[in-house]
Amino acid sequence: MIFKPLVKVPCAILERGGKVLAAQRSEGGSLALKWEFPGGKLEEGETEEECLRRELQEELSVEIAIGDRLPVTDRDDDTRTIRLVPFVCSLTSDTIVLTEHEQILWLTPEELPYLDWAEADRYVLRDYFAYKGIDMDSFVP
Ligand SMILES: Nc1nc2c([nH]c(=O)n2[C@@H]2O[C@H](COP(=O)(O)OP(=O)(O)OP(=O)(O)O)[C@@H](O)[C@H]2O)c(=O)[nH]1
Repeated sequence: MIFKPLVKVPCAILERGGKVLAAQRSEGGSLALKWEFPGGKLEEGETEEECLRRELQEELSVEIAIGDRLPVTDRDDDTRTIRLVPFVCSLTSDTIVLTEHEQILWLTPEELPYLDWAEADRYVLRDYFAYKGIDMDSFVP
């Protein structure tokens, strides 16, 4: 059994007017051009909520209200286990300014599964649909 360091990554499922924000990773880095929920790695001494507020400020220049915490999803790569910690959130500021992502889209829940998501996010999506009481199998081919 090999133990890898656990990296917690709080991420935001941002809701607005029945839509959800999806963010496309930039071309250069890891998981290039895959879609994800904005967020990032927890730093030493931070709570999950503090991390999420910091990351959303850094990546989208927004303030958020943080709601329910959904189940975590773990993904192993060669050197570490990434633990996605999703929170359902809303915006409390108006203007979004992208600093890291290629683009963002506001999509209805039904549209979300058609993006090319980072692998672990498929599980986050499934948990989000369960949370919303939406039957994903009724519309995903
Ligand atoms: N923010 C975010 N990260 C995700 C999601 N899904 C997923 O696998 N990740 C992974 O979780 C890590 C988050 O790290 P980060 O956002 O601070 O950024 P990074 O690109 O500098 O990370 P890396 O270069 O170490 O991979 C990345 O490895 C990213 O690929 C997601 O939905 N949101």
